[in-house]
Amino acid sequence: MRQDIDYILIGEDQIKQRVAELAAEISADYRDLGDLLLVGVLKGCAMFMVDLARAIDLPLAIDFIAVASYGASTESSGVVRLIKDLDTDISQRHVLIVEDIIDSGLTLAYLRSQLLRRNPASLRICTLLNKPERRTADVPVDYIGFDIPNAFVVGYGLDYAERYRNLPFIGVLRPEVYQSA
Ligand SMILES: O=P(O)(O)OC[C@H]1O[C@H](OP(=O)(O)OP(=O)(O)O)[C@H](O)[C@@H]1O
Ligand code: HPA
Ligand SMILES: [Mg+2]
Repeated sequence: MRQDIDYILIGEDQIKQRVAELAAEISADYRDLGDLLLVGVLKGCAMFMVDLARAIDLPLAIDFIAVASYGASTESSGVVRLIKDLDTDISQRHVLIVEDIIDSGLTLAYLRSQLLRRNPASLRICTLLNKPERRTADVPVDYIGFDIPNAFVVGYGLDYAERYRNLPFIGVLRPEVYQSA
């Protein structure tokens, strides 16, 4: 698996430190609201969601929604499919969407418009990674872990064709891996 990685972009310790900083910022911002619902976007959010939730020093609830648009490709299909909806009624709740990466922005633009129709008290977005160069859909992002260059990354939840999610770091995938697929 590691031989498919060109280089490590963000190491394990750097991720840990940034997650702790984001959690501190979120804890301070939501302290007086007394109600926080983290909505993780499966499957990429998995590692980030559990680490972030454990580091937030507030009572909170968690729920998950699943969408997919990449499949076995490094380019968005442009069609975002809802695979699993929330279990929670989010009306009048303070909702924070937790994503692993914002690339084209299509996934979050879709989710944001869907969730806003359900009248949350507030809706913010937290992403570990942001690839600003590739944005085609404009979405407001409230918390960003790292801005990254335009390269296809895997690890810490992020996949290529469902693999590499369990790497403990964020790495750039060797182009041969997806060019020969
Ligand atoms: O900004 P975008 O271009 O829409 O890309 C970002 C989305 O793409 C990935 O999900 P994917 O569809 O691969 O599903 P997964 O989380 O199950 O891997 C990633 O986890 C984000 O949800
Ligand atoms: O760079 C990426 N890596 C993995 N999944 C993704 N989904 C959008 N961009 C990416
Ligand atoms: Mg994916």
